[in-house]
Amino acid sequence: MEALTLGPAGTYSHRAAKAVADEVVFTDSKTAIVEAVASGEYERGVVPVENSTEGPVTESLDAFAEFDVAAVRELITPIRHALIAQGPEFDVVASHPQALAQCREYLDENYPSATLESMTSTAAGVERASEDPSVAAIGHPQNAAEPSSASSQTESGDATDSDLRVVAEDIQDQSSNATRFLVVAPASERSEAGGKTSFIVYPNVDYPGLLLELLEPFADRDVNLTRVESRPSGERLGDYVFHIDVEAGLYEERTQAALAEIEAIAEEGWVRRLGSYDSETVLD
Ligand SMILES: O=C(O)C(=O)C[C@]1(C(=O)O)C=C[C@@H](O)C=C1
Repeated sequence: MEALTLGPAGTYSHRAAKAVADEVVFTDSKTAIVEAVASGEYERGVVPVENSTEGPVTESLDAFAEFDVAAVRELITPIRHALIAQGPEFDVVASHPQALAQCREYLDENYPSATLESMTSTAAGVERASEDPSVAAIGHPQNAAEPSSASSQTESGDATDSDLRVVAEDIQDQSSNATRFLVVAPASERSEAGGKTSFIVYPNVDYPGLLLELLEPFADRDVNLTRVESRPSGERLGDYVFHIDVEAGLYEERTQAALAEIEAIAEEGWVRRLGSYDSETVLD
C-alpha cells in the first residue's frame, strides 16, 4: 500500500510511514496529506498529531476538523534528534518548528547566538544544511553521511551531500521525547474495532459547565480519556473545537452511549468520529 506523508525522504514522518506502507510518497504540508486522503487520491496518509515535549501538532488537528477522514492506526515513535552540519561552525540552525522547540534548552545553552530557521520538515533542514556550510539542521542522525573525507569535496572545494556529519547526538531536551502519528484512511474505512477512539466535537454553544458536560459521559462509564485538546473554531473568539481521545473502542456499548450523550449536547454543532484503532510503537 502507498502512503502520503511529510517529505522529503528522511523525515520522522517518513520513518513512521515505512512501518505501514510499501511505498511512501511525499508532500510538504500536513493539511495536504489529510486533504489528499479525504478526496480519495491516496489510500493512506501518515501525520504527526502530538509530541511528548511540545504537545499538539495543531496543523494536523485542524485538518482533521476540516476534512472527513478515518484514523485507522496509531504509531508512537521515540524522537532522538541529532545536530547535522558540514562542520562544527555554523550561524543558522534550520529545522521543523517542532524539532527546534524540542531542542530549545540545548540550543540556548550551546548555540545562544545561532539564528533559528523554520523549515517545512527536519529533512528539508538537512537539505538546506547540505547546500550551505553556515547552516546546521536538526533531524534523525541517519540523515547525515559518515564524516566526510577530503575526497568528498568537489574540485571547487564546495561541500557535497556526503560532507554532512553528526555534530552532536541526542540533543532533545527530554530523553523520553516521542511523537504520536495517526495513519489516516478515507472516511469509508472508519472502524469500530480498536483499543482507542478519536473524535472531534464542535458544540457551537457556550455556557458554564459545557466542557464538564462533554467529559462526564466518559467519567460516568469509567472510560479513560487520553487527550483533550481545544482548538479555535475560527468562527469567533472564544469558540472552540474539542479533540478528544479515549481508551475504548467504538464497538463498546459504553463508548456508543457516551457519544450519544455528547451528540445531544452538540446538537447545534457537530461530532465527527475519526474512528477506533490500535496503537503500536515504531522503533526508529
Ligand atoms: O519534520 C519531520 O521530520 C516530521 O516528520 C514532522 C515532525 C512534527 O511535525 O512533529 C514529526 C516528528 C518530530 O516531532 C518533529 C517533526
